[in-house]
Amino acid sequence: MRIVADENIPGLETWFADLGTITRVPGRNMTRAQLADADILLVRSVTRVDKALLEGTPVRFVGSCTIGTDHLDTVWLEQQGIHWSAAPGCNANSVVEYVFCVLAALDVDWRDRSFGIVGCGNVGGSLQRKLRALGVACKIYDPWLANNPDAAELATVLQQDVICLHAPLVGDGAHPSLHLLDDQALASIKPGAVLISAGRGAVIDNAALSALLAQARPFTCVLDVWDNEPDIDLDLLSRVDLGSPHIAGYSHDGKLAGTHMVREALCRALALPAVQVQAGSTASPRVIGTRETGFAAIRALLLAMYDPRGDDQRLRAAAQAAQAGGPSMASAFDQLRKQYPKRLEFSHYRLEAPHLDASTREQLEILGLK
Ligand SMILES: NC(=O)C1=CN([C@@H]2O[C@H](COP(=O)(O)OP(=O)(O)OC[C@H]3O[C@@H](n4cnc5c(N)ncnc54)[C@H](O)[C@@H]3O)[C@@H](O)[C@H]2O)C=CC1
Ligand SMILES: O=C(O)C(=O)[C@H](O)COP(=O)(O)O
Repeated sequence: MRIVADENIPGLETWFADLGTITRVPGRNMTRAQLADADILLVRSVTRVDKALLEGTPVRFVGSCTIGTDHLDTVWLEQQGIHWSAAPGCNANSVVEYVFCVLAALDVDWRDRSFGIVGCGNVGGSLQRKLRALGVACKIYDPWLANNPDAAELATVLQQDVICLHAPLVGDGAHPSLHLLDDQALASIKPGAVLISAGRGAVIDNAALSALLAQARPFTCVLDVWDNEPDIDLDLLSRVDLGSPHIAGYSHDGKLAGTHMVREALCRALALPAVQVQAGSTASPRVIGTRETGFAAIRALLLAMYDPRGDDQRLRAAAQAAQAGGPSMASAFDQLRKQYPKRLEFSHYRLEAPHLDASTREQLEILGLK
């Protein structure tokens, strides 16, 4: 088989080399000509897969090594009989860890805050379960999960202390999420709250957000995802408290799981034998410790595993360089993602801090650190 794949998909050799030849191309600018002989197309979120890209090509399977599917015209693919799959949940844990590390970086003790979660699937649901296990109050807005015990109206969710956006980008249908947080919704967020957006950028009206933040600093604002990526609004970046180049799901584990899941989906779709290679690192755990106690210990440990302020600094440095006539923001945004440092999930670490009390240990365990 001839496989054309986004060059930024890790693990291609491991999971696809046995199936045929692999041609790696930049995902952002993929062309129909590059697919003239392709049987299999493997993408990430930056490739729009639709009639314009695929019509007249022999592609019979499209795999996206991502959770999100808003870049795939799935209706058209199904009409053409082209199999497709994404990788549901592959990097959900990475996003949840990102949320807790953001709060640690902001020195927000989540144990005495209430949470609002918009979109309660693999990411939001996992966050909700961890918060519940930690005894933290939570309200969720998800129109497809009205029976969830924490279900509430969007207006109620936006009144919580920490608001986490994990809805997919949906443009139409009964519950579109495009600009779900418009100027009125944004204005309703209470002073002192923290807003974390890690689903898709356009779930927030970015122009309305920028205008609101320009007038005042009503709440702490953290954006991992942006409208019009990779050419993001530099004024908006200058106004948020933490910004990153769409990397919440970029743990090493999450990325590899995405590739592995697509290989499994391909086997099912084309009735190929299941692959034997398993995802996940076999490296020995990294030992971490702290001399702190209580929340200070939790905070120090989380930031030792992943500190989102590094991503923020790199993004702001790229914006400054772009404004000074250096590489454009769009190319810098993509470069930061391409060269993203290897980030391991908490489960790769082993805690050595015998002085910690049982309650602190239990909280760390709930967060995923053994
Ligand atoms: N920043 C990043 O690096 C990453 C971002 N994502 C984004 O996060 C999204 C969510 O991921 P998962 O939880 O794994 O997806 P999922 O498909 O498991 O869950 C999405 C949930 O959102 C709900 N939903 C749909 N429309 C909604 C609306 N209008 N308002 C509120 N909720 C709505 C659905 O009912 C579902 O329960 C993905 O679609 C993707 O766009 C995912 C991974 C990484
Ligand atoms: O899985 C998703 O959905 C995401 O948002 C990914 O983290 C996006 O990564 P890329 O596909 O844009 O590399």
